[in-house]
Amino acid sequence: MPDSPLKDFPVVVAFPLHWGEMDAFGHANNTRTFTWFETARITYFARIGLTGPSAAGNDRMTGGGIGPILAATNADYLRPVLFPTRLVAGCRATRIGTSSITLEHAVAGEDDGVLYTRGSAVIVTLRYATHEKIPVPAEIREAIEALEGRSFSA
Ligand SMILES: CC(C)(COP(=O)(O)OP(=O)(O)OC[C@H]1O[C@@H](n2cnc3c(N)ncnc32)[C@H](O)[C@@H]1OP(=O)(O)O)[C@@H](O)C(=O)NCCC(=O)NCCSC(=O)c1cc(O)c2ccccc2c1O
Repeated sequence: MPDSPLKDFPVVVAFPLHWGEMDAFGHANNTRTFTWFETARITYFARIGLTGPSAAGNDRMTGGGIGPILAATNADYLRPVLFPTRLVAGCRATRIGTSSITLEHAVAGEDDGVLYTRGSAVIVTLRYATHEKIPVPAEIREAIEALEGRSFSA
């Protein structure tokens, strides 16, 4: 939808609210939000080619066992999510630091554009073999800038 709160997010994933995601109070349980954020975030990282070094992905851009690791995440719950509905989860980068990438997350109704949840996450680029943080590789910065359609200051 054109006026969706997620219209400026380069990665948006759609999915239904599952019956089993509601808790005893009849709304989606807060913990589900972090899985929805994660689904959008993993999709974003697949798009920029930083999915390794786990067995789930290919370390195809950076080589050398470099991968992302989640340092922080948070959520603001704006409205309760009620069954039945279809949702969209968005992810975009807001900052590229020295060894970190800050992401914005949002979850909205797919059909009505209601914004349910906002949040953020900080991902650190890590050499997994030694658990050392490393500067965000240049090719990852370039991939983010290409996906976002803008440059990020250092
Ligand atoms: C994460 C750590 C490796 C950080 O190590 P260290 O403490 O040495 O780092 P610094 O303190 O120097 O910070 C480096 C860098 O990050 C920024 N930062 C760190 N913490 C925060 C924070 N709380 N808030 C904001 N920013 C933070 C800091 O400002 C620095 O930025 P620069 O740009 O200036 O360099 C270490 O702490 C660690 O190993 N922690 C444990 C991590 C962990 O176990 N996470 C949970 C498992 S990982 C995971 O679940 C996961 C989920 C996903 O959905 C992913 C999706 C996509 C990719 C990866 C995912 C993922 O790993």
